[in-house]
Amino acid sequence: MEICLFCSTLGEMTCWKVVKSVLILCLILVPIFVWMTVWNGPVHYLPYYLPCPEIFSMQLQYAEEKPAQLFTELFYPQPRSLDQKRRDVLTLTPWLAPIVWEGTFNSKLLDSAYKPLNLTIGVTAFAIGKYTMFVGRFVESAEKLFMKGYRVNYYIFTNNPQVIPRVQLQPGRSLSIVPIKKYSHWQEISMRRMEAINRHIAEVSHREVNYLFCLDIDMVFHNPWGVETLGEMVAAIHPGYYNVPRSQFPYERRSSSAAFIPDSQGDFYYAGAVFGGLVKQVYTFTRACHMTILADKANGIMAAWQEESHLNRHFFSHKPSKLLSPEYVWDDTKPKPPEVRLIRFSTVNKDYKEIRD
Ligand SMILES: CC(=O)N[C@H]1[C@@H](OP(=O)(O)OP(=O)(O)OC[C@H]2O[C@@H](n3ccc(=O)[nH]c3=O)[C@H](O)[C@@H]2O)O[C@H](CO)[C@H](O)[C@@H]1O
Ligand SMILES: [Mn+2]
Repeated sequence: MEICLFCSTLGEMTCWKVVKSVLILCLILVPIFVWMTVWNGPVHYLPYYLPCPEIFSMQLQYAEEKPAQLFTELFYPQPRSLDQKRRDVLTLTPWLAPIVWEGTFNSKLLDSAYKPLNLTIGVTAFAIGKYTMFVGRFVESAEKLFMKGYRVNYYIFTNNPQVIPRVQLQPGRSLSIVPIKKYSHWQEISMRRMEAINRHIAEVSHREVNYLFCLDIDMVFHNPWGVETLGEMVAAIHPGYYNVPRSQFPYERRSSSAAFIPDSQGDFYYAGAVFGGLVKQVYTFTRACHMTILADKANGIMAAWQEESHLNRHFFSHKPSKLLSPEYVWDDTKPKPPEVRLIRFSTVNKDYKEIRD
């Protein structure tokens, strides 16, 4: 029988003990070696993933950037992710434009963001023929309630500058008279506003204002109207149709008109009395509406509600970026429903036969 040289010198028993010890040692050392070479890797790279604090604390001052600090040290109630302030009304359109209702915004917070921008807000209003009688109340109420504390330029378009009353204005606010010819029919007067505003933006106001609101003159401010209304392109929901199906909206229904919207389409019925936005956007908007009004004219057709129909057609295909609730264009002949918590801007009761030629 053959015995290995090792065993023969140490004896068979001792030889097995040595082999066993070597095996046990291997069983311990091999995993340690594997762990050190394979699993030790990420530990080696860990510092690589740590943030570099000096980058986060650097103050970057970009070229032309104003060092205005927005929203600093302002205390206001926490917005709650699971709590909606208004449950009784729609506050967001399906294309994610906010609908401004009382209770949905914080004026102090918005002012802290907008005041440092030193904006100038323009207002166009037309007072042609007997509508000059509305200027005094319109401007006086606006001086108390419209964009309080901001620079405002009123542009009053009229065929009769002499009768426009002089109203005492707050500092930083101005009123310019824009002479304009009188068209013979009230429909034409109302519709031609798109053309006149567009021309005025190109010639004058694009240099003077950041935002522009275009408002009816037969209206009065009753409650604050502030920077919550500013947006790229702003439309107002008509007080007469905010709670009716779209098939009942008084859109232009004749397909021969450029303002045509079929029964089964449309979002909201917007008022012609209030629209606005960045002056550049209002320029594009008024030009587009004037073009479709001219297209109708060429075809011998006038839309059901004049420029309001064209405005509605335009906003159907070019959605406004912000909507004002009927708080911003109310009708004094209607009782105030509970969802309208504040009437901010409302029509003056007027005798149409008496004032329209
Ligand atoms: C609340 C609302 O959405 N009102 C709209 C509605 O009726 P309204 O009854 O509000 O129209 P309106 O008589 O106020 O006319 C619109 C505006 O045009 C001016 N104007 C009109 C006639 C005139 O002889 N002199 C004059 O200056 C004035 O600025 C007036 O506010 O439909 C009109 C078109 O038919 C306009 O779209 C209005 O904005
Ligand atoms: Mn009106």
